[in-house]
Amino acid sequence: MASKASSSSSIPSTPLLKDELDIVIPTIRNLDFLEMWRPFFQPYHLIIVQDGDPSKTIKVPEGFDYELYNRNDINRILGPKASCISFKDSACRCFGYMVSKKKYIYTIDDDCFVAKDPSGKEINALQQHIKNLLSPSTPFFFNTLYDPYREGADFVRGYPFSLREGAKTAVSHGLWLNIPDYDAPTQLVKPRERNQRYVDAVLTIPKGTLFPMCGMNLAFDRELIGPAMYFGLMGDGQPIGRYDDMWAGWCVKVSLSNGLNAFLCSVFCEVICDHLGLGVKTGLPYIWHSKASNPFVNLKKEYNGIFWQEDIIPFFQSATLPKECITVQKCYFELSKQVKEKLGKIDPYFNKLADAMVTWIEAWDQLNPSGTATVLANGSTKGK
Ligand SMILES: O=c1ccn([C@@H]2O[C@H](COP(=O)(O)OP(=O)(O)O[C@H]3O[C@@H](CO)[C@H](O)[C@H]3O)[C@@H](O)[C@H]2O)c(=O)[nH]1
Ligand SMILES: [Mn+2]
Repeated sequence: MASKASSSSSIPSTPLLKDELDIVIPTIRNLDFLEMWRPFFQPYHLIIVQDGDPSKTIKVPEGFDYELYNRNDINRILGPKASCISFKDSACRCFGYMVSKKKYIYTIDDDCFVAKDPSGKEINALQQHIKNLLSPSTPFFFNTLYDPYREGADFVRGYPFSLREGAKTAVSHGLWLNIPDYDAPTQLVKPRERNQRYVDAVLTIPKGTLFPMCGMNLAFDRELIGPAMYFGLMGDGQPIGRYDDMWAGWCVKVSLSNGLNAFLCSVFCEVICDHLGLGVKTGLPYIWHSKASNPFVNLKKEYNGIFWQEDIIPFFQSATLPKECITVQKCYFELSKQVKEKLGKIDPYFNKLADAMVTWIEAWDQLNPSGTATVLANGSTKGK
């Protein structure tokens, strides 16, 4: 379609990665929130993962290009492998990552709105995530002036020149104003706490350092790390919830060399990212998180995770991945074996989890037969 010159006669800018990025939204409600995001999201394709009752109709505002999958669709597409996709939990969003055909994914919750920066300007969170993903990370040596690739910043004195090329960025983890992503105990103790602090920084999380990844405002390079972004077995029929994003988050990060001091739900992605020399960034952009979920319901979902994570961290501090694991899939299969061997004794859930990890990768490869590019240790990639 011919692009129309705008009245100001400036060449209409084509949004960055317009045809290379999908926006994945897990939802149980109508998507009126998109009205606020329209200026920023309308050019992009949406993948809506409808959770809960598939007979319910989800209303999507006019003018958006989207595909919508409910539980019946997931079951039809994956058959028995649909067992690895959580039901009645936001973890279902990872089905959207699997069916996408794009290089990049941005996922956002339907209670997250456009935030304003301190100057009062509306934040285009998607464009900031894209900037984060398209610029390198510095996981191997910390730059004290934060993101050296940002306008008006650079590497500081003493930063090794051999490391200034940086690593490919696999994940961009955004933050939230208003309702922070607190666990249930913290929510219960601090029910009125709101995050009003806008920190104008993007940091690379150093190699071998854990971080609790929140799925509310998150972007990643699907070709580099997609198969590791499994949001785990949560929700209906599972003894744990609200550890979906943690699970995926720590799988892209932790360092092979320093051993995995990672919590189960996080270890798989962290392992793989550091193992394969990729970077994870956190900080800008902010969204406005409008609604606190019920802390009592959250406590019921989280309590096993809060308890188990104290047992699980030592397990991951001693786990390692063999150097033959040069693809995300191979890393994931190896991790699932270790989860079964060493964590199955904590609770039978981990045997189910380990099996679900394998099913997830099999389903991923079934829907993405071309497979994920093999990411070499230095982060450069070559197609299969
Ligand atoms: O059963 C469900 C419940 C919700 N959703 C959709 O998932 C997101 C998040 O839901 P909500 O905002 O109600 O919950 P939060 O506690 O704020 O979610 C954050 O906590 C983490 C728990 O996993 C999660 O990563 C964060 O998103 C909304 O879009 C709901 O519509 C669902 O699909 N199924
Ligand atoms: Mn929310």
